[in-house]
Amino acid sequence: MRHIKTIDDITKDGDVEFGEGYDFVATAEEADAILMRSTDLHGYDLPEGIRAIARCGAGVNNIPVEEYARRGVVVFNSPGANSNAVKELVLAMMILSSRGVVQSMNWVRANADDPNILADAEKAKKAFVGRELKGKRVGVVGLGNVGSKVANALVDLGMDVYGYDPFISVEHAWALSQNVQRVGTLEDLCRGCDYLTLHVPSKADTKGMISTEQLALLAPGAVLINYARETIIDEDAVHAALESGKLSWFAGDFATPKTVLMPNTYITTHSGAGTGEAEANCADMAISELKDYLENGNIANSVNYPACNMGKARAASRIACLHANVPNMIGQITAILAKDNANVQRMVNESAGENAYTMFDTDEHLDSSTIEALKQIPAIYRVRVIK
Ligand SMILES: NC(=O)C1=CN([C@@H]2O[C@H](COP(=O)(O)OP(=O)(O)OC[C@H]3O[C@@H](n4cnc5c(N)ncnc54)[C@H](O)[C@@H]3O)[C@@H](O)[C@H]2O)C=CC1
Ligand SMILES: O=C(O)C(=O)COP(=O)(O)O
Repeated sequence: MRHIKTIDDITKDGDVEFGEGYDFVATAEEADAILMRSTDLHGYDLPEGIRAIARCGAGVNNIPVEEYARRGVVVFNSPGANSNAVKELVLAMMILSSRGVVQSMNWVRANADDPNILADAEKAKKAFVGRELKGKRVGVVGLGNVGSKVANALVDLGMDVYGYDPFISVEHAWALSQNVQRVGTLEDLCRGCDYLTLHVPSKADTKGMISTEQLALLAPGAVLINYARETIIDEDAVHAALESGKLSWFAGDFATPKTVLMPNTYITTHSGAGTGEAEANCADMAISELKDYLENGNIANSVNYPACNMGKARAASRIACLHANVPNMIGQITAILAKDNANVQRMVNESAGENAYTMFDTDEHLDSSTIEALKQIPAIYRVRVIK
């Protein structure tokens, strides 16, 4: 039996199914793996027994992924699984920020006992006149799973769409409409934009990337949308731009002590991924990643270890070594296997950044002393006897 600890509400109705051979445990100390969403694990006392963590969602800034890699803990996310939900809410926010929809509905509620409301509404409506998205210039920062979908949808709405992403993947470049015009710098993107929407991860080079300088380049009365992370914007600069009228509206998903005090804002409760469909998609992807890792050692969609797939574990034994990406690891591993006279059927070695993964199948079970010797190789973080 393998044990799973869930952190956060994975789905609204609590539906999370791993199937046979798995159960849910109350504490991480009892668990082999963690399934989670947005809880911040920085400073969390992660028990030694945890071998993997799957984040149902895209952003992993809430998890110390490099520290966990050095402890031999593979961290997964579920790329793209909630991106349609975010896209739809971003489109809604762009429309709500452009038309007096909320203000108009509030007027109707406030005047519900007016017996002439139908006629009075006709007089009131001029206060809620807005502008259309069609023909306006929009900049999309980050063209990954969410940004590429947002950009394509905005093309379909007739906008003049520009995109900036120096690290765009081949897959997302292919998925992008040819009507999305790519620009080489953030400043060129911002220049003259009526709308700017942010879809980059929270990391060192995106922290505060939208500040006074970038906001100054936007068209007067521009709308800023941030459904990425609160760290991407310089909140004081956004507040000042709203006060001065440089920004007409700001819509964001992060209710920070500063955003909630800004004028002309719609701030939601980190609800970008808040649909039943997105929750189910994320859970399905994360669960299958965890199961394949726990049962077969295969890695897909990890953010701190390379992808590796050797199919189902069918040989007598399968061993996985999680280690630093340094020279001579295979040499050291095979030297130990040679001493045990172990016949390796198949071996795969993959690396990603500072971390690497070596997995092999052998004809017979290895001696416990051989496993112990593997663990003693200095750059090895963890050895897993999968089978
Ligand atoms: N509000 C919500 O509920 C949700 C928020 N998010 C946030 O949105 C972010 C993006 O999500 P996805 O599109 O699914 O992730 P993704 O990983 O598919 O796309 C991120 C894109 O940003 C680009 N990028 C990275 N650094 C950049 C930089 N300095 N300048 C420009 N582009 C840069 C990457 O090349 C990549 O194409 C997530 O990291 C997360 O923080 C994601 C899903 C739900
Ligand atoms: O996927 C992401 O990055 C998100 O921000 C979604 O967060 P959530 O799982 O809804 O708490």
